[in-house]
Amino acid sequence: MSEMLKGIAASDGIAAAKAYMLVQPDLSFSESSVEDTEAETKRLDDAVEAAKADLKIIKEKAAANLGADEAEVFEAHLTILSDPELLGNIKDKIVNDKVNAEKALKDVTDMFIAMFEGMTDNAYMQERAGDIRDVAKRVLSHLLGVNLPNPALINEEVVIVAHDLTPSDTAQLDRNFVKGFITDIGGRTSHSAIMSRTLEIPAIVGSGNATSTIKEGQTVIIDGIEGEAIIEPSAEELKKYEGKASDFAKKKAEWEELKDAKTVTANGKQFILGANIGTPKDVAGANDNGAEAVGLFRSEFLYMDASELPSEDDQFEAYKQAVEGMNGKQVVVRTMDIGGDKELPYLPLPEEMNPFLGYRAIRISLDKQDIFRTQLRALLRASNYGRLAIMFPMIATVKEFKDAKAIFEEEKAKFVKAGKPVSDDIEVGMMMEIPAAAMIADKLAKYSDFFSIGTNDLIQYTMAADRGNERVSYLYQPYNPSILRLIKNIIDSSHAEGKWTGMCGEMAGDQIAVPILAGLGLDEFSMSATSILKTRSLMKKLDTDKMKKLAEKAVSECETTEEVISLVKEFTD
Ligand SMILES: C=C(OP(=O)(O)O)C(=O)O
Ligand SMILES: [Mg+2]
Repeated sequence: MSEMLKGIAASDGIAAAKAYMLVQPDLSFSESSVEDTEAETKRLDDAVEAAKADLKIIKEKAAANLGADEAEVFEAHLTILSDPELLGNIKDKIVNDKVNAEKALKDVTDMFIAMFEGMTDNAYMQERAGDIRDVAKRVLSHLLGVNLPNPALINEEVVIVAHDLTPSDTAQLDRNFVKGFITDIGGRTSHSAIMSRTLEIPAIVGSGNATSTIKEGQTVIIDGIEGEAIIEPSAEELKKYEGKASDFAKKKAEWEELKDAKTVTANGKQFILGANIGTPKDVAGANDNGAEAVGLFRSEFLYMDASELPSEDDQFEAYKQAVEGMNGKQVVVRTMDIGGDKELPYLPLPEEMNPFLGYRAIRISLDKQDIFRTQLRALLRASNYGRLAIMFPMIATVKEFKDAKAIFEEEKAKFVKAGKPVSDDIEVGMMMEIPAAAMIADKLAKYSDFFSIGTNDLIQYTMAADRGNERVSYLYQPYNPSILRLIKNIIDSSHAEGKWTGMCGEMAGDQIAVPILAGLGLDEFSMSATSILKTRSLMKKLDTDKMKKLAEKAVSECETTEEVISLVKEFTD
């Protein structure tokens, strides 16, 4: 009998494959004394060799899929496994204390980890502690004969089942083998869900209990359109979903025809549809999906993909590649938005009760100005290679915007003074993702060249409902009149000052929201690249005069989300 699991639809598409459990195995062991220390030393050597063999494969895969930089960490792990001091210490312990290899490995590696972690003024050595921990875990798994899951080692088609996936786990998924994924926790706008859309991997998040329900090797269908997973489907169910997958492929082929078309409504009004990207590598996907701009370059992914703060040169190369790749179309780079669910291992931030309400984004940039200024200099240099715009994340007050803009102007003035080339038409705008800012949009519009509405955060802060928590996902309501009123205020305020407003939150590609947003006069819609063509196709059918009436009614008359949804259906059917 098949079984169905329901979750939140995170990325369109249908997939069926064997389950690959990306869950940490139990690595507990008991300490024992050994008589035959020679045999125990040999067990250790065998486990070390097996761990090295894993790492060599992972390193090659990482180099091929992600690039040489990302592969370096595994080279470091291999070096640790060949370190005579470390291995010598473990073996001495086996021989002298007559303990099993597991215990000797743990004692010795714990000692090295504590020593490196104690070097609080040396970030490099502190990171090595993490490497030793990883390596010890891998050797221990071989000693215990259990499998350590590693997405890089997957060499057949699978559906990944995990409690949660971090953005960096998601970045490592190889699309050739990973056909879909399902997680226990998370919401539609958590960053792993956003990345699944960029990678075009059908996904379900927030299913509650996928890891305890699904077993390794079971066949699982992922319906990323409805947010449903079928475990061990019958032949009939498989056939039904094959049909659904082929209908989806047909629709995609129809949308494909709009790739080079402009975005024009039925009554001839034009809009800009942009793509959200995380790295310059995503520019190819943006162009393939007919993006007319990059409305959001989440620059923090450059920081998250590195093992230390990226240098000015490294950042310059990345921004230059993005603006050049977009061939004169605008690229809006958002300055570093670390914090919330995006962490930097090499920039430890204090533990906070409420990280989403804490020290993050522009708050860090204004505090640690050396990091901010390095980023701004890289952006100023890249401005010479295309149409670059900059925006600041998480602006709450006029003062924050003015302070950030002043730092930008200072850095720019230094370029001009030194005779270094820099574009003189860089637009400097801000994310609108904090309700306080949305309420004083009229004031902010005097200073900001444009607004980009970050609904992923704006909704969570307005409704006081964590964007990544499936238990409160019923409150995460993009069409709630409260949200629509804030959006209207933002758009109207920008237009009153002759400025433009875009939206780079996931709501911009939401097919129910698009008619309302078009009616509210949103100028630019920026979304996961894979949503662009279906949105262009939808826009072709809309009449903005009619959508204006829809928007007015939704904002002023509707009381609930459900009423707004019915109204949209009534106006678009
Ligand atoms: C686009 C947004 O930024 P992020 O999802 O990176 O927080 C947003 O908050 O809507
Ligand atoms: Mg945000």
